[in-house]
Amino acid sequence: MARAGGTDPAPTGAGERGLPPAVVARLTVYLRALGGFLADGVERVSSEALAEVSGVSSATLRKDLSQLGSYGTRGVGYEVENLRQHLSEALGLTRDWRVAIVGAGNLGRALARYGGFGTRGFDVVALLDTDPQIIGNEVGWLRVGDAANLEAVFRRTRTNMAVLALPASAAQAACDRVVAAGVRSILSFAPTILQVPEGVTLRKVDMATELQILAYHAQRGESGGQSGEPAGDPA
Ligand SMILES: NC(=O)c1ccc[n+]([C@@H]2O[C@H](COP(=O)([O-])OP(=O)(O)OC[C@H]3O[C@@H](n4cnc5c(N)ncnc54)[C@H](O)[C@@H]3O)[C@@H](O)[C@H]2O)c1
Repeated sequence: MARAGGTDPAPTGAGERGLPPAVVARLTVYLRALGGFLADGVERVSSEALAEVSGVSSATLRKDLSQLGSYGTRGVGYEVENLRQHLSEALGLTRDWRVAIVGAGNLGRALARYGGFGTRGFDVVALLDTDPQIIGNEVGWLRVGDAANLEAVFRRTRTNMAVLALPASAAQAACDRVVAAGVRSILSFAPTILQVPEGVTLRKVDMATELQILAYHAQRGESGGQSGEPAGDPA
């Protein structure tokens, strides 16, 4: 049984062992920055310019990108579209991700209404709940389905990623059903530790913990670094 109680990402990306979590987090930042360059019609970018908009040092950027293979040319920089494609592949974003949200309360509904996932390659295909008052309601362009039919809905929608936005007390049972339905990538907002079998990646989002970390750095009067470039962790 793998256990996921914290916010530590599982290794992802190229290579047998995957990239270190901090590198994966920074790759997502580079990817967003490259999207900005492309939108501005920029075809080539220097490591300094890309590092600057990403909020990291150019040495860190070059080290990160070298882990994916060397794509920069000295004096010429990186081809924006090429690098963006390569990062997308390394991050698994060229796959078709079909996301179901389990729990259509305040959080689940807000997530389902958010339009930004689709543009990043994540289609929200289902929203499920157990409450008869909520089942059948329209949220954005989705209609809330009955969580009792989770397996059938996942099959029909070809769900391959699930978000748990339900109470802690219901989370493990729902997680088990999601796993039994064949989903291998789960993001949980439930404030509890969940068990998943080997081969399933579970990430937990815990805003309260993040706020506590911020408070810790604030009371020490220091910068805790940006997400993706943790202070004192150049990995
Ligand atoms: N991690 C974070 O940063 C963060 C932030 C906000 C909320 N949360 C957590 O996210 C969860 C959802 O928060 P909320 O404010 O939307 O709560 P909510 O009470 O508004 O919604 C929870 C929904 O889950 C449904 N539900 C219960 N059991 C279910 C099951 N087995 N299958 C499907 N649906 C089920 C309920 O009917 C309800 O509609 C809570 O556990 C909350 O503590 C986490």
